[in-house]
Amino acid sequence: MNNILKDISIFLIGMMGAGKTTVGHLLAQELGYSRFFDTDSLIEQLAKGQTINEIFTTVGEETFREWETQVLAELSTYKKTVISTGGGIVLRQKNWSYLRHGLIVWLDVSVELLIERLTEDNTRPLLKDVDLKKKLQTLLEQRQSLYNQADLRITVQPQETPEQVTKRILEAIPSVLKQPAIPPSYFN
Ligand SMILES: Nc1ncnc2c1ncn2[C@@H]1O[C@H](COP(=O)(O)OP(=O)(O)O)[C@@H](O)[C@H]1O
Ligand SMILES: O=C(O)C1=C[C@@H](OP(=O)(O)O)[C@@H](O)[C@H](O)C1
Ligand SMILES: [Mg+2]
Repeated sequence: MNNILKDISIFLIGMMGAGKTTVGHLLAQELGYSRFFDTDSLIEQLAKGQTINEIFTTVGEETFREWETQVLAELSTYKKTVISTGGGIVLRQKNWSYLRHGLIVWLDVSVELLIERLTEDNTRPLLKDVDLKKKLQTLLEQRQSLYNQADLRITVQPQETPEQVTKRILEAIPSVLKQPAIPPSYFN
């Protein structure tokens, strides 16, 4: 796999609860990539240990988005790295120029499944004190066409484990990697 990937990095995108953070870890292991980063974790470090909830409360979403772009810009210079992003990374056009440094994989998960995963979760500020189903539907409507610009779309089924999702990503990667215009065998 690494031969085909040529050490390029992988960016996971998708809705909150899609499994980007969970699957990213596993994917890095399976690829033999020594580095895995989660943009939210790095932003929390940048904010001296504040949680994403606290960051939204203290500095607001706009500043969070600014930090998100800064972190992504830095990570985009890395090779051989798996990067799990926050669900809103697709919103800024500028972020796409950084995401395009690697292979972009969209974990596509139905709203029903997202609700199952996020009902008991209070770590996501945008989902606090809202009608969860309505909010997720609205966010997906706003973002779907953006997520769709990924190189690879993995539609996750309800019973699929993170390990199975990881395996499917690995199997699908070769289909989206550009073949060299002139095959290496031509030069033999
Ligand atoms: N394939 C899966 N099957 C069941 N639960 C999952 C799966 N992937 C992730 N989860 C769970 O869903 C929640 C959200 O996962 P997370 O990786 O944080 O998503 P994201 O980073 O995309 O917001 C977590 O509780 C995680 O354990
Ligand atoms: O979708 C979003 O706008 C957000 C997604 C979150 O990350 P996850 O997608 O990992 O939950 C986190 O960046 C923040 O709460 C905002
Ligand atoms: Mg995450």
